[in-house]
Amino acid sequence: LWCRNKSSVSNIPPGNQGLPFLGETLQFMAAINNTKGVYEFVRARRLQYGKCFKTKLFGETHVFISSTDSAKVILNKEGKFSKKYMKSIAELVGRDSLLCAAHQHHKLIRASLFSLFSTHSLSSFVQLFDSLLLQAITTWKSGSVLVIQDETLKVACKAMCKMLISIENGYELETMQNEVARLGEAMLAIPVRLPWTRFYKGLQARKRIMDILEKTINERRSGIATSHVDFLQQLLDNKLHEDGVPRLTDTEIKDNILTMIIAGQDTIANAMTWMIKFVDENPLVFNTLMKEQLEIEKNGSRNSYLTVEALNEMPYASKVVKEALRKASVVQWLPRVALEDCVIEGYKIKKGWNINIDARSIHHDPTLHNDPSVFNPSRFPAESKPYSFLAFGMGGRACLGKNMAKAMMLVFLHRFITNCKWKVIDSDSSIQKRALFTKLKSGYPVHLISTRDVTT
Ligand code: HEM
Repeated sequence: LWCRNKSSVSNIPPGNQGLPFLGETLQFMAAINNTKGVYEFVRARRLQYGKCFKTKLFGETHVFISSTDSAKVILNKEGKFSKKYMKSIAELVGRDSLLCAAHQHHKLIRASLFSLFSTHSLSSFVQLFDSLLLQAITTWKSGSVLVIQDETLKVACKAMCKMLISIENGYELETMQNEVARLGEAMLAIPVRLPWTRFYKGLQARKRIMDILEKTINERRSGIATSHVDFLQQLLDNKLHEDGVPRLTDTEIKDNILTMIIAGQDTIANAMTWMIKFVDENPLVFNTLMKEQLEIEKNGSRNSYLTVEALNEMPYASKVVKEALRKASVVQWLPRVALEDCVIEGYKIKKGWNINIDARSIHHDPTLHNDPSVFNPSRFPAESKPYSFLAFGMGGRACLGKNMAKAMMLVFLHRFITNCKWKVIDSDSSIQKRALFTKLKSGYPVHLISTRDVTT
């Protein structure tokens, strides 16, 4: 009886409530540990029940919604739908992270962080990322095997750590990357604090990162480390405070630097890896892209770093980036919680229920995108219906780093296809188990046939 679909009687969303208390947690955990990826859990129920269905995970009710009209309402009514992550994620990123902060608190933190993502910092960041990528390319040897996921993660980690806290030392960078990886692995773990659990190891990694950040802050305050131009220093100087934006506490600063380190690494590395896979599998796209990118090179990128202006001269590459983000849907759903009883898609939703906007399903909806399984960058801008592209979310909680992310993807695309010739070793599309973001299990290894000398 527990498992029966009760939608017809009470007009609540259809779905399987599963076992008492556990609900469908076991099925969800099985999907997390499967190479089809955790989204398979959602996809199967979306097919069975339609655009709005209900399930029970970790003792809580979760509703998944894949309609653009509902997405618009939910993502814009922050007073009615607040952001909410699973307990494990919330504990790992910290209570003061803007990812988890409730409405008013979130507004204050976002106001402080927003200024860090100015046009000026985007320009400096593009140059920084380009220089780090070119450095990396000089170490890639013809004839060797390159795992795209690993290489993009290393460069993204370097770029983020330099921009946020000016870490440049190789050992410190590696430590940070390893700790962030451990933390990432714990994100979808059952929140049990026993020493051998993934969750516990993630918490330990968080503690070590917090210690590094605390030490850095203390050194700067005591004058041991000076003259840094990075996000951390801007938050410590807090010029915004003079304009009436409240000063962030040290805990808020630490939680949010950590949040940005996490937010800007795996997501971007995964997105770049999928992008290269899609481009590689579509020779027509590759040829059109190459033509455009060789023009950019002719205009000077061979001997100088890329600029935001140069990136703006890449209309086709920009569509490739957008299409890769749509098709890969690295962040698969956007989690919210209903702050009051309401009606969505004609169904009663109770206060306290988790509402997940199913971005992946929206990105693959044939009524919004023609032949959604086809990688077709030219579908844009014609297929830009409102709320049909949610790779970075929308509204007051949309991704703060989206311009940075798009710029990194363009820089990577340009340098990779103009400097390297490669042959794919493993084109398998299986998904990495236990990954929070959609990630290729193989990491996408390629055999480098040749790399050009880079002269900038
Ligand atoms: C391809 C790469 C990226 C993707 C796909 C991505 C996607 C997203 C998504 C879907 C959200 C949540 C939106 C919501 O729940 O409504 C988000 C939030 C966020 N992202 Fe990104 N992101 C990427 C890269 C970055 C980068 C490079 C940064 C820079 C540090 C960044 C910083 C953030 C922050 C700070 C938030 C929280 C915003 C808030 O809650 O106000 N992201 N991102």
